[in-house]
Amino acid sequence: MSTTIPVIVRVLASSVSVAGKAGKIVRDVMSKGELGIVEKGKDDYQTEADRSAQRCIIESLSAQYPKVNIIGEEDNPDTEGDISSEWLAVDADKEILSIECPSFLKSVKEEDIVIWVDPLDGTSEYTQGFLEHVTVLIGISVNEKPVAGVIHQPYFKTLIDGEKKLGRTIWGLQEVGVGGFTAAPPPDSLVITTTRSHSNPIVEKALQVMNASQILRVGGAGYKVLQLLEGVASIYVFASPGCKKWDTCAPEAVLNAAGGKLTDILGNYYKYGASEGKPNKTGVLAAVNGELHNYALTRIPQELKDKLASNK
Ligand SMILES: Nc1ncnc2c1ncn2[C@@H]1O[C@H](COP(=O)(O)O)[C@@H](OP(=O)(O)O)[C@H]1O
Ligand SMILES: [Mg+2]
Ligand SMILES: [Mg+2]
Ligand SMILES: [Mg+2]
Repeated sequence: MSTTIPVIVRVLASSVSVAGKAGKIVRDVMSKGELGIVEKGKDDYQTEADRSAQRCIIESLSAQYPKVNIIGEEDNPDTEGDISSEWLAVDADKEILSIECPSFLKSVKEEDIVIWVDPLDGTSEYTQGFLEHVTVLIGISVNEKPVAGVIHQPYFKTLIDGEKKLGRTIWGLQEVGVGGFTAAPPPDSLVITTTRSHSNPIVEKALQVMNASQILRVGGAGYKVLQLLEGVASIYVFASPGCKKWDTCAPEAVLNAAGGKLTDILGNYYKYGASEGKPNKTGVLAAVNGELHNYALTRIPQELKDKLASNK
């Protein structure tokens, strides 16, 4: 591979390839039927698919980019023994490699990059059979900001020449744009997307004040941001500390590249440096454009914002 291609573009191209491989692992674990569920905490599970997909992504990327700081959701992916060489992805997506790198990212070095990996976003939904909600998330940050990201959907179905194909990979790069799907404008009426499996009274209060025509309850931060990008929903509201940096880094990067905005419930951006705390303590507020984001921000009562801010 030519070393004249800037490292950020190579890392994104490798992430697109490895996300597809991780998606295959997610499907394979499900079809074998032994999920190996471990309870990490309240309403917080890990399966064999989370563990294996994380190993595939982190070992593949760190073999190619040893100086990049890679942080994954799962603490104890089975670290014993070598992983199957079948799982090591060393290829890079050709289409991404041909992208013209934005000038402000051309001189980024490996050691300037922090990658946040969520090997399986929407684990609750995965275990309950809502498979289209499941995504693999690889978020690439530089100087604490999410500049590129990959959202892979292992169970997305397409028909190619009459043949069913599973899986699609959406990507975004700041100042370049997005790919892997067809973007659509937001719906005419106000449709909000939110958690399906992690609600609580404050989350519900923040939804009530939106004056929405419809509230969609689906799994995963990745899937909810895809709904924004594809014109299914207008705003993603989650007034709770449950999401972590690996949940929002890739979705935020892709949404930004498409002209959207993701912040906490107070309207502040999260920082994605390696030393940042993992929890997104002040919730998630995302919209497909700044105007809708601002609408939601102004509707959330100060009292509710103060309550979330007291978690900090
Ligand atoms: N109260 C909570 N406890 C643990 N994880 C939470 C949580 N609220 C949200 N999350 C995590 O945030 C992601 C999006 O949540 P949701 O689907 O509810 O919108 C999920 O990621 P994972 O499935 O990768 O763990 C989920 O586990
Ligand atoms: Mg999890
Ligand atoms: Mg997640
Ligand atoms: Mg996860």
